[in-house]
Amino acid sequence: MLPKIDFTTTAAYQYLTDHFISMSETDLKHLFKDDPERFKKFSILFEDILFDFSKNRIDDTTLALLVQLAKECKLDEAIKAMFKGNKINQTEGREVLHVALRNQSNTPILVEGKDVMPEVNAVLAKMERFSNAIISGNWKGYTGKPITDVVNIGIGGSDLGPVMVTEALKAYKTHLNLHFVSNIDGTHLAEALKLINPETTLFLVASKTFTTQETMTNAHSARAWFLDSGAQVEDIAKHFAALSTNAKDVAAFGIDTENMFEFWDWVGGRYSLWSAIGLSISLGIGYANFKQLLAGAHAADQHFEQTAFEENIPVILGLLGIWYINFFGAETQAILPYDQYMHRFAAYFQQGDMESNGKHVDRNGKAVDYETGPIIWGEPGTNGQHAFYQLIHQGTRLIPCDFIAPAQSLNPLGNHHPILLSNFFAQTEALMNGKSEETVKEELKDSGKSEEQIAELAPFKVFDGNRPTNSILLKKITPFSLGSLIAMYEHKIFVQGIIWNIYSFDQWGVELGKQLAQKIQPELATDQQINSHDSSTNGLINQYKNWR
Ligand SMILES: O=P(O)(O)OC[C@H]1O[C@](O)(CO)[C@@H](O)[C@@H]1O
Repeated sequence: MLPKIDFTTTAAYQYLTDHFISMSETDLKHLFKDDPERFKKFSILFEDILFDFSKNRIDDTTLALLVQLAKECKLDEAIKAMFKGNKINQTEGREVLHVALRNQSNTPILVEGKDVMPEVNAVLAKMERFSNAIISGNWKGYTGKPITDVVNIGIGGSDLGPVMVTEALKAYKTHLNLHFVSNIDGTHLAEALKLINPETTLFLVASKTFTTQETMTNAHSARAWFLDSGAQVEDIAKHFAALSTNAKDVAAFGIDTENMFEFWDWVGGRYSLWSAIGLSISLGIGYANFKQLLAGAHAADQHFEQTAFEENIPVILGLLGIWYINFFGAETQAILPYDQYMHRFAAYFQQGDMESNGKHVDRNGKAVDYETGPIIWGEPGTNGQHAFYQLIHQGTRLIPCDFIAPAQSLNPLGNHHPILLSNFFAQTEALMNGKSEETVKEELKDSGKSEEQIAELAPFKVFDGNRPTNSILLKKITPFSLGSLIAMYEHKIFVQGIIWNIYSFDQWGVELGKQLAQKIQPELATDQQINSHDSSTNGLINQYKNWR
């Protein structure tokens, strides 16, 4: 059971409300001028990750009050409840134990009195054996050729994590070519099939439930394509594996349960890349690197579980979000990795964060009267700079941004990396300091503009600044450091969910659209005009029927 506290009724919330009035007037530039120790005070070094949160609109009092808020909301109790294996996903009656999947200390974690670690370790050992057999070429396809291509068929949490990680760690790639098919749009599978040879391809059907319409439709089409190419039903065993919790439906699909990699109900889909769902990662970067990813996440888990809130990176990340969302009224959070390999990082946490905390009913079953989960978005730097940074710098909205960059490039090409990083450093400085009217006018004068032109142009060139950012500087993107970073963002989501008094581990909001699609699907089977919906939906369906 999780505590059920309305955070807006806490003493800390009331203090923060008063404190916000003075802080909303305070300029970050001045906070830095007034306190030479600010960077030292508001930054944390964890392993090879430097988390600098000094460019936020906070002072000592803000941090102390936010920590008090976390304490009043009993965050410590909630963290213990998760790590202990309590059923904190109450609306689904499940434990939340992705931390067990990467529990490299191997300390027992009990689910209903039974230690889950032996099962976790057994699946990991099976993944290791399988990965080694495929990568080494010992595993042969039905015509005796080694596997060259792996197609992961899954969606949501059974796709986004493996895609993001295998892209982020592409520099550690094995010889296997990875393909990911998620969308029900036939184009996705059709394009993947153009690139592969059935004799040398392994399909991973990745689905926790093994009932998801998109995944099962894609998997059946892939199976039909495989059999159409001349393979026999008995050859499926060499070319299809399943990553699932549902052994019965895996067998019914025709996949040998020997080729099934199991995980459990206590692994949420969007937290499952650490489980058997990570098999494509293990194949794509090798099992030893996959293990490093788990080790990095475990180190972050220990940091989260054991560190005082004032020094706890996920806790501070979460509290800063609360500060901006519930006091400053920020609606979105940008995640901006200055690393091309991390180009799917923001997309991954769109599901991670928005499916977890996009909730409007609290743990008492009552509608909340405060904002919850932010809209997560972002693209890699410097592409974003040439697209949407205009709005971050000079728009009317406050957009807290996380800037992420590795100090060492995995492709040290000429002077590319120093240029990239100079942009990384410059952006947070620019967002904080802005550019005053006075400076703008001086610059215009120096460029030879007339007094009239200066007066006309100046307002457009002023930057207010005072825009908050976090900087996360990693020594290098390694499986270990990436594992830590992902786990920290996962725990940040947890922290916010606890404070907002919502359930972060269910996702009822995705059901309604699925149900309606099931109803509409048979209506599309005939050419008959439809009038069972509202006039808009009827009109769209009927026009579709006219045009198809
Ligand atoms: O792994 P499954 O069961 O196919 O589910 C895929 C995805 O569908 C959802 O249940 C809802 O879209 C996600 O939470 C999940 O990651």
